[in-house]
Amino acid sequence: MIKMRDIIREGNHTLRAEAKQVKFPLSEADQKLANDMMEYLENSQDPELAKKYGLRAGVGLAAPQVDVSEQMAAVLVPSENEDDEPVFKDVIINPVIISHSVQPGALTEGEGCLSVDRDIAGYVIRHDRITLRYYNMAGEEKKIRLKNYPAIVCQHEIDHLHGILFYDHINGDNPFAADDDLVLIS
Ligand SMILES: O=CN(O)C[C@@H](CC1CCCC1)C(=O)N1NCCC[C@H]1C(=O)Nc1ccccn1
Ligand code: NI
Repeated sequence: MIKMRDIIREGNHTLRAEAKQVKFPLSEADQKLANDMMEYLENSQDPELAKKYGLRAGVGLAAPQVDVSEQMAAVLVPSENEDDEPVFKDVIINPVIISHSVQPGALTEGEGCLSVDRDIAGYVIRHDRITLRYYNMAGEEKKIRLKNYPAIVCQHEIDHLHGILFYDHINGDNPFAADDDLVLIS
């Protein structure tokens, strides 16, 4: 199972590298990696398991964060009501944002990252809505539209595949600068 010690932190060059496209059919190693990353998210969102294994709860995990420079990320966005199905759950492979809203969106609380051991305040300016094309573990092409929180999460993960970290999107002069059409997502 993936533990915090397996997650690389700032300073490791893999975090700033352009990850390679994944070939299909998935190798045994890539299948294991995809399953292990999703398992991490599930474990980390279970308070007892998170405590038992010392896991930081996460809604996404990209392969470069476990030092594998490939275009693959697990996403598990839970619903508000824990009894319901997750809002979005899949392993996104070779993802591409094929269109997006002009309107920007940002999490009201800012963002963090399991690979960044410090708090960096400010609005992380992203697209409020995206159309995402990706391949799932079976190699099936998916084309989905996401908005608000799930859209933000997927953009955070896709950034990791291109060596981009959340704070790259924070306005250096005024971290909380917001033009009037910025959608603040809580
Ligand atoms: O690349 C992937 N990462 O770095 C894990 C990040 C991804 C999210 C950050 C902002 C958008 C995507 C992550 O999940 N977090 N960031 C650091 C600590 C908090 C944690 C988090 O938001 N946890 C959470 C939220 C809701 C429900 C359950 N858990
Ligand atoms: Ni991250």
